[in-house]
Amino acid sequence: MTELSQGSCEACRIGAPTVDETEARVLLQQIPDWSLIEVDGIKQLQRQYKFKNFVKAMAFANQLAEIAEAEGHHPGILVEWGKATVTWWSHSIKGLHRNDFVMAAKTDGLFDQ
Ligand SMILES: C[C@H](O)[C@H](O)[C@H]1CNC2=NC(N)=NC(=O)C2=N1
Repeated sequence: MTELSQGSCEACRIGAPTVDETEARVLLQQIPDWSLIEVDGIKQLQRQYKFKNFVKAMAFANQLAEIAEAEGHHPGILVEWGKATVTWWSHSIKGLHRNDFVMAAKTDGLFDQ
């Protein structure tokens, strides 16, 4: 488990600081399977996880939903046959907060269980 996954997710608030490009690159080194993408001008973290079938992908999504509810921070999740694509960004600040990197690391932790 990486150092990032040990962090706790502070509630997202309008005005919280976004992570700049330099910091993002440093944090990404701790979650190397994630990509930095931009959708409609909003930077986001994305990773696709592979599963043996649809039911296993759906179960992963449901477990991630429980973590998201507990943290009060929610991802985009696209479940397809054999895969789940997870996207983290902070809606409130239309970009990436350090919390998104924490949540990405926690998502990796869930997958690696
Ligand atoms: C009121 C509620 O806590 C907020 O709307 C939370 C819910 N979950 C959230 N999740 C994410 N990813 N970004 C947010 O800004 C966000 N805000």
